[in-house]
Amino acid sequence: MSLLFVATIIVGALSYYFIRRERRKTRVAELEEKIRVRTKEREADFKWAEEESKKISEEQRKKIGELDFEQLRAALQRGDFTCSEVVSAFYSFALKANENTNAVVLFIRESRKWAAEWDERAKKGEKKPPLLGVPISIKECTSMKGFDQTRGYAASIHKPSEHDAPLVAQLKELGAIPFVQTNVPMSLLSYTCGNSIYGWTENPAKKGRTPGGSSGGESAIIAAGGSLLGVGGDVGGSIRIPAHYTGIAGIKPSHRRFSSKYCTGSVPGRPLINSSEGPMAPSIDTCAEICKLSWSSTWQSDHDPYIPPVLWRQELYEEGKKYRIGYYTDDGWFTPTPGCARVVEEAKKALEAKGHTLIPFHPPDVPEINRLFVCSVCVDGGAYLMGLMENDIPPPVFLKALMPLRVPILIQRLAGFVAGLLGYGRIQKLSKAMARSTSELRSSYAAIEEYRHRFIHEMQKAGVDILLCPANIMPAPPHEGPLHLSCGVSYTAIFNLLDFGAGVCRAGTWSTEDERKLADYPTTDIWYKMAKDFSKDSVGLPLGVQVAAPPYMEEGVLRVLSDIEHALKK
Ligand SMILES: CCCCCCCC/C=C\CCCCCCCC(=O)NCC(=O)O
Repeated sequence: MSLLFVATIIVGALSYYFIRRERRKTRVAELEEKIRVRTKEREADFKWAEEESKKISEEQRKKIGELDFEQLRAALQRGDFTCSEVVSAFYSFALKANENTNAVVLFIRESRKWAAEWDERAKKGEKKPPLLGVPISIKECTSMKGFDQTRGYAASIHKPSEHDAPLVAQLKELGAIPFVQTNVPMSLLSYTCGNSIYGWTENPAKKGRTPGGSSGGESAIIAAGGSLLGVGGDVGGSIRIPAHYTGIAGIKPSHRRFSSKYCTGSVPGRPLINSSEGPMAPSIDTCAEICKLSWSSTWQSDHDPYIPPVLWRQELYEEGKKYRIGYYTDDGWFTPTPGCARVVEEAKKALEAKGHTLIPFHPPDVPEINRLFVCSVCVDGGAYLMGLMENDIPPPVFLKALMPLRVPILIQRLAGFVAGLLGYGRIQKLSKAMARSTSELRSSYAAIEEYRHRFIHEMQKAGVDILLCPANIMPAPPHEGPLHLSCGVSYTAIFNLLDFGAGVCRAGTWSTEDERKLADYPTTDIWYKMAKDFSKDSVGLPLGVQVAAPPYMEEGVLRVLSDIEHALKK
């Protein structure tokens, strides 16, 4: 009897195993077929763009290629070029940028039709909108009607959105022409950029390095000259880290200044750590112009009543406006590698020379804040993410990065306890991040709410309105680096947790002196060792700085960044 029982269990277990294996094989074959079809569609798209790009003379293309954002805008307003000529030129700039970066996911073919329609309306003498004919690139996960927002999941191919994201819709009404979708990391919950559908996106400054993520397709195409304006999204640094790694600019406004309706984040249903959409461009002045245009009317709140009707606050952006700025180069969680701290010191001096007052500031309790961030960014201990990944075909390094999430929470804590005994305090800290119960999750949210008030109180006590700090712990690392170093987002993630407006602009370049000083960088735990390793051989890579301020003070952030950019951008 007992033998029969054991045999039944064994046969049952084996059948279960083989059925699951077969199901997985069928699933993988289905997903691979979806990727094959998408690869063909993409190739056809690129051929289409190449043909369309020939609809303009070489001379015209060259002239358009020499213009920056404001010059292009003015030329379109004057009628020096038609919208159709400009999009033709940008198809070729994007194709060229894509050769070295693999930033483009798909071309938006309707851009051709939209350009022709604007040309027609201009011919009829209609009033020209302020962004008439300006081509814009769009991060793949930002909703575009008729296009997929796969987030790198093959399962989401051929499931097009029915809506434009509000920021895209508003920019379109202002005359801009979305013309390409750009690449993201699978899941979006990383600051690298690659997936099994479209591959890895390269940093135009150095092959083998990431342009950052998750808005890495945007930063790469903009830095490589394929686009003058893009739309990204940010939950822990996804606009700001790519801007820092590629030498461009971007701002993540506080959550309720642009609507996030229809924008697909990495983990939906995540209160307190929300996605913020925002502009990315070669210069912070372009980002300021886009914010100003958007917030000069109540368009966002008219289309999404959850957005308060806060208009552009010119008094905060006025040239010559002086601020009291708190600054720090080390947040007490992750000391940045040398160049990333140096550019903050240089930005500090430049701001003082402009008449701002700079005051040292210590953000309170950042290690604990990191734990709270990880807890509330994953919400369910990673179950949602793992469910999607395991039903898909992630690149092997993504699966590796997910490994800690597969370990039962009690074992995570036990391992953390051992790490603590061995002197690895940071690892111990994060091993306690995932919530084991709704009660633990509730207390994390309560702690975040309390921290927000405490942080503002600390700023008031120090008499500062705005903050200046590093954008990230290192210059652009190799592609896989961010997946091994998820804990490296403390400088940006804190401002998502606080829901501050925060932006990045270029402030310098990794130098031979930074490379030399790297020898003295700490190697006290595996994370420091990795940051040191990933920062090696980075001479010539761009470096940015970050500026942040409480909600509805984005105009102040943009003023300070503009002052830094004008003083330091080489
Ligand atoms: C892709 C595999 C990810 C494994 C994740 C393990 C758990 C890590 C926990 C926290 C990671 C924090 C990284 C945050 C990067 C955020 C980048 C961003 O802003 N993404 C946009 C978005 O999430 O929508």
